[in-house]
Amino acid sequence: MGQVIFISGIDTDVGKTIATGWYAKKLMTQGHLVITQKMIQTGCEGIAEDLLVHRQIQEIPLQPEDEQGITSPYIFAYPCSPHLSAKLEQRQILPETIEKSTALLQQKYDYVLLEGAGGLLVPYNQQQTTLDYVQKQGYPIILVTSGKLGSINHTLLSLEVCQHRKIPVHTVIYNQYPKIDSIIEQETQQYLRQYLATHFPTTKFDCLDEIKVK
Ligand SMILES: Nc1ncnc2c1ncn2[C@@H]1O[C@H](COP(=O)(O)OP(=O)(O)OP(=O)(O)O)[C@@H](O)[C@H]1O
Ligand SMILES: C[C@H](N)[C@H](N)CCCCCC(=O)O
Ligand SMILES: [Mg+2]
Repeated sequence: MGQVIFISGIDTDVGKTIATGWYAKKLMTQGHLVITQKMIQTGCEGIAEDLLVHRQIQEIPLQPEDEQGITSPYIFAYPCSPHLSAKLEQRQILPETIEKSTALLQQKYDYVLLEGAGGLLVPYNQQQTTLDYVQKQGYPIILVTSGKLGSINHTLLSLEVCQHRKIPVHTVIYNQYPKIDSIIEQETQQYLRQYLATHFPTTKFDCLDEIKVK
């Protein structure tokens, strides 16, 4: 039975998709069978756009599970929070549908990297958030952060809520793209390393450079 790792971030647009593809490739080079999955994709039609990027970085073609929709159980047209994009289409997001698709992938792969939409507390209906789902499934989290001004606060808030919910933080991936202010970026990385060493001693820290996606 493959291990699921949930890929979240301190916000939307922080680099989860790039980090998911990169981490999948890293596991593949270690000899593991890896697939990525998008929990809920908003803002596109057909195959989930994040999956296309994952496959590009993994340097593999679309997989049968992509064509069958198993790796992206929910796709909505309007680029917004999943709870709203579902409402706009008069559809409901059922957690068991996501659960079943991930379970199918776990039968075949050593790792399933499941990318969320936006940050940890993004809702998928009026009552439940992404983190409720992750907590219920018992998945460890890889948290993607960046050196952008404001990231320290968002990162510590995300870590705090994971600790409070007893959700294991597997790795923090520090996305070094885009490079805007090296003074802030260097200090942010240093501060987060030290914070994790003190408060999350078993959590790994990884740096992600710019990846050229065609
Ligand atoms: N390390 C990187 N190298 C190259 N481009 C990057 C990198 N990190 C982020 N980007 C670019 O920044 C934008 C946002 O990144 P990405 O799509 O991975 O964010 P996200 O957190 O997955 O967003 P969403 O919440 O919509 O899933 C994309 O255009 C992506 O190509
Ligand atoms: C459309 C975008 N690319 C993301 N996939 C969805 C981000 C939802 C964010 C919701 C919020 O935090 O306000
Ligand atoms: Mg993404």
